[in-house]
Amino acid sequence: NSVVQPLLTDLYQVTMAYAYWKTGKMEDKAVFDLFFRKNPFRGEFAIFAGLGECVKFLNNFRFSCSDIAYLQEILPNVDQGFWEYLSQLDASQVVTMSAIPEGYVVFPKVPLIRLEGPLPVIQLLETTFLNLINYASLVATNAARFRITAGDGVQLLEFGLRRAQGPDGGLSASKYCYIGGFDGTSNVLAGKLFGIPVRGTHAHAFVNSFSSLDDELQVNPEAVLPQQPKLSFCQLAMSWLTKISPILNILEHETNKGELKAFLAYAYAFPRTCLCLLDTYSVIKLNLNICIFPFMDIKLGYPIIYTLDTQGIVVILHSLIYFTGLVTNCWNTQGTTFRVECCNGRNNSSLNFYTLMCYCFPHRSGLPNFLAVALALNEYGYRAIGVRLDSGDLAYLSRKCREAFVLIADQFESPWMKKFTVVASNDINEETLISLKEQKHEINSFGIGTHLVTCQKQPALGCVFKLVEVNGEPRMKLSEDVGKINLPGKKSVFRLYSEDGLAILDLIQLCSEKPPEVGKKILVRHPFIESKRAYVCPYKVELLYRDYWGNNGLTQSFPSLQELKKTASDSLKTLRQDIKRELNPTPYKVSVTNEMYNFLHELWLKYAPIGELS
Ligand SMILES: Nc1ncnc2c1ncn2[C@@H]1O[C@H](COP(=O)(O)OP(=O)(O)OP(=O)(O)O)[C@@H](O)[C@H]1O
Ligand SMILES: O=P(O)(O)OC[C@H]1O[C@H](OP(=O)(O)OP(=O)(O)O)[C@H](O)[C@@H]1O
Ligand SMILES: O=C(O)c1cccnc1
Ligand SMILES: [Mg+2]
Repeated sequence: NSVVQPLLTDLYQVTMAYAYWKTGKMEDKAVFDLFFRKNPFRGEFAIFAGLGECVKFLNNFRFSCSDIAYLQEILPNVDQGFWEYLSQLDASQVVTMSAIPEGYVVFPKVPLIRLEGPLPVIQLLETTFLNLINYASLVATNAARFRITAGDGVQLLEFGLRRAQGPDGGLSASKYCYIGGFDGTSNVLAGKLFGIPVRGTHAHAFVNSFSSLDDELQVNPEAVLPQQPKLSFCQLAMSWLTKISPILNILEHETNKGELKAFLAYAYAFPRTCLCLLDTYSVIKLNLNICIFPFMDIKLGYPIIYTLDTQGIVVILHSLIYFTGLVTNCWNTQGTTFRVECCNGRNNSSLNFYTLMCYCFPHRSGLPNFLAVALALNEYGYRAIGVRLDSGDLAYLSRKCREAFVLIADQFESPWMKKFTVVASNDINEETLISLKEQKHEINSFGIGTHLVTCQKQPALGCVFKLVEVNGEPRMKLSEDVGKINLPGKKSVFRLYSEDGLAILDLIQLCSEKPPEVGKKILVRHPFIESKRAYVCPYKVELLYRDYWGNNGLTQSFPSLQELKKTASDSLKTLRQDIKRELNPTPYKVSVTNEMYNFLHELWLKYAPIGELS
């Protein structure tokens, strides 16, 4: 990413670097920790992401001549020697970096990255590192939460590019949502750059662009067919529509023929992967109960006519009042309710009424149109894929679609139709996913954009970058708020596991301490609350840090996106279910050793001034 370069930083990093240089601190050996203090999304875990980009940044960390020229322009009173120092800076010789592997589940206060090197150099890395880690980890965590909520049985597609925070936000979202548990993206550039599977359907504009049915499409059969269809593709679809209409309880003429043409055109272009967006006009017909309200509309002097749709929602059909003939007709049935859904010519008066309704609201029924096209396509040897729903009650409509698939499949001995994919989109968030599950949806794939990529529930992860040691001396930033105090010194982190493979806790200790041992009981402590302590006898001990950058640059090859995705999924499996649940999750324990506890508290007392009360 060409935007990631040394000047992608805050000015104060450069001014501090100069002041360090000017005061002879450029060889001071510093240790910095990068960590966050609070889990995002009211959850109890995060997924660590963005590390690979930090490594790339270190690899390319050099101020160019034009960078130096620009800095000279904005900082005119700086000594020439500093610019010479900056222009020969290179992270490869002087910086070392240890970190938790990218994709791991991580927790507050645990240093995710530990950087060591000359004070001004590490200082110059702060903003860029935070920028690379914060959004990546936040959006990967968001994706992981959507995955946990949706379950493993559904496909999750990231549809967020159009709503993302600029081009880089969009690309990063696609990349890190994939690591966090999404199956694919609609973002074509992300597919090209990162090898993420790209997927997509079609938009409402495509349906809207067709207004009538003509008969121009000649589909080439998939294989040599035993019997070539006698009708054209459009005629076939129309004949199927005639056959399925009574089964679906609709009138053939009430489906929108522009929409039918759009589906035919899409099927013609993609006979093997035809997936149609059903809700441009209406997914299924309204199951109408037409009533004449026993009141006159005072202004117009006509009765008010209303309908109840299948969900019991009252739709007032004001437009009907203009059909005087109709109103006269129904005036006689004033106050009564009559169903017109099964009116296939059997009841003339209600048929007139209903036909007129169709005239008022003629654009219905994406579902019958799709089924007609799928059945026509089948006659050429192709199987359609399914449908997308992008508005309305997604649980209800998905169930209705599935019912119709099964009904038609049984009727025409086409069992493959039962398995049509239902894709749902439209402003979906974690809560919607939970609710849809409770409502027993029949959705196979969710297309999720806005809430996922903008992380609407929490738009930033508060990773910070703190100095913890200079020339072997621990450093500590104090705060009134205990949660904001950072753990001083150069530290190691171990993850302790129980016999069932689940993580028990993360243990932070000083690098000088002996690592915990398998099968050996150790005392672990809450870093700040004295009374909170426990003994643990780990079944497995994992040193969380790996060396990513040594004195000669990169120390190991970096995993592929696919591997990072697997790491995240495996790491999440080591977390207890109650830690991952959406509502009131249990906090995961982050502990310190007894030695670390004493070290921290002695230093705390040393740094905290004793006040005087008067
Ligand atoms: N069964 C359901 N349970 C809970 N939430 C749902 C369900 N179906 C859809 N939703 C969500 O409800 C919201 C409906 O949005 P909105 O009110 O804009 O409806 P819409 O169908 O898009 O309407 P319009 O067609 O007017 O745009 C969306 O966020 C959608 O994800
Ligand atoms: O709702 P989100 O979670 O952000 O998911 C992405 C949305 O983007 C598209 O809508 P848009 O109205 O932009 O275009 P469309 O014509 O394809 O629906 C799509 O239909 C989704 O509704
Ligand atoms: O392919 C789709 O259906 C899609 C892609 C991006 C946004 N909304 C929908
Ligand atoms: Mg939409």
